[in-house]
Amino acid sequence: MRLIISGGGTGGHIYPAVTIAREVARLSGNCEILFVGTKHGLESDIVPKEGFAFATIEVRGLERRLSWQNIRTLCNTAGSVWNSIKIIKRFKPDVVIGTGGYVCGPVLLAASLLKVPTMIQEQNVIPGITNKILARFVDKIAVGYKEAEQYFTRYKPDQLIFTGNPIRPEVMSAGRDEGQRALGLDPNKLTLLVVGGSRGARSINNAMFEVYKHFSGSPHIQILHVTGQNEYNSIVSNIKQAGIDISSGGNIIIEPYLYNMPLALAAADLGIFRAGAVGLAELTARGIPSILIPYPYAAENHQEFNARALERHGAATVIADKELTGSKLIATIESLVENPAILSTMAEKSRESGRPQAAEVIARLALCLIKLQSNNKR
Ligand SMILES: CC(=O)N[C@H]1[C@@H](OP(=O)(O)OP(=O)(O)OC[C@H]2O[C@@H](n3ccc(=O)[nH]c3=O)[C@H](O)[C@@H]2O)O[C@H](CO)[C@@H](O)[C@@H]1O
Repeated sequence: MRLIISGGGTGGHIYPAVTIAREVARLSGNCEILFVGTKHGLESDIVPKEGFAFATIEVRGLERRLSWQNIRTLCNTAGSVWNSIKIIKRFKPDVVIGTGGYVCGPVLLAASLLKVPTMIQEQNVIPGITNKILARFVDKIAVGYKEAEQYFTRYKPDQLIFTGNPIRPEVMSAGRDEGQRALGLDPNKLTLLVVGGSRGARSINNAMFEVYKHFSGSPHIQILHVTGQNEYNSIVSNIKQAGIDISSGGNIIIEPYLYNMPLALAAADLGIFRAGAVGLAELTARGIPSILIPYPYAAENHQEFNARALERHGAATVIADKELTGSKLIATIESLVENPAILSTMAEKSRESGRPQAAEVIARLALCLIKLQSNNKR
């Protein structure tokens, strides 16, 4: 069988696409996959590393207001739908799946015009604008949160399904010892994994400076902080200037990006995260308790809604970005690590919220769509 998968911009759209594609390939036994993204998004870095054939189209995102720029973007979109049609006619997919990001718009629209079965996967509590528009055209909508259903108002019966968000199988299979070894972590210390989403988070990075100072040399706690590519060099140089020890063998490890995130998750005891939907799906699948600092400028503040859903379930504690300071973060970390009973209840609640089977459910839906199409053709 042949699958086109599209999703782009950030890791939160790309990894679900990679995961679903792999799962469709595993279940079907024989699957040729083409990933369609843009040259500018993070996908142009991640997708070739993941070993997929990669095609690009030129497309820009819409602003959330009426503007000349939007009219120009819509004209360009017509060109990208045409280019997507050409890609689809050449590749002849049996199904086309989109996981969000504006690149999916023209690709899924083109597939729908060509009557190829289509599915979108929405990761967040509040759906992105591309998925909201595409919902009118596609055959299936798989949502990561039950709460997201209310935002798709014009769907047909059987079109909308709550599946949870797909996570890479390695997130579940990675072992704690293996993770600790791979990342140079001490098995006798509690590990804080700090991740500001796939691009890093400036306010978390800033607050972490106090946190390093506070926990530097701690015999009980170690920190693995992923800063994002852009700020890594300046953070490392500030840390060195402040005399904080980040040499190997110390208790603070700083990385710009982790290509082996599943191993880091396997070793983590507490996550300090933004509230990107996929990061949260990974934390909960592993039953990791978390301190969440939602990115306040995410479209329609969707990270706040993602975070609050976990907080309501008792799996996370939320700090508003505007209230985030080093001392607030230190106090919150200490309130948890010094109370193992609270931490372990949060871990249990986190695991309860996880849906590690989501990728398989979504892949099976895609295979059903193909079957339905071939039955209809007979
Ligand atoms: C700023 C913004 O709008 N971010 C959105 C983006 O999140 P964004 O991509 O920042 O974050 P997510 O947490 O959803 O996903 C990140 C993915 O990248 C992986 N990863 C991250 C860092 C790293 O060093 N290595 C690594 O592998 C994570 O394991 C995860 O698989 O898409 C998500 C899903 O639609 C949304 O919920 C987020 O709101």
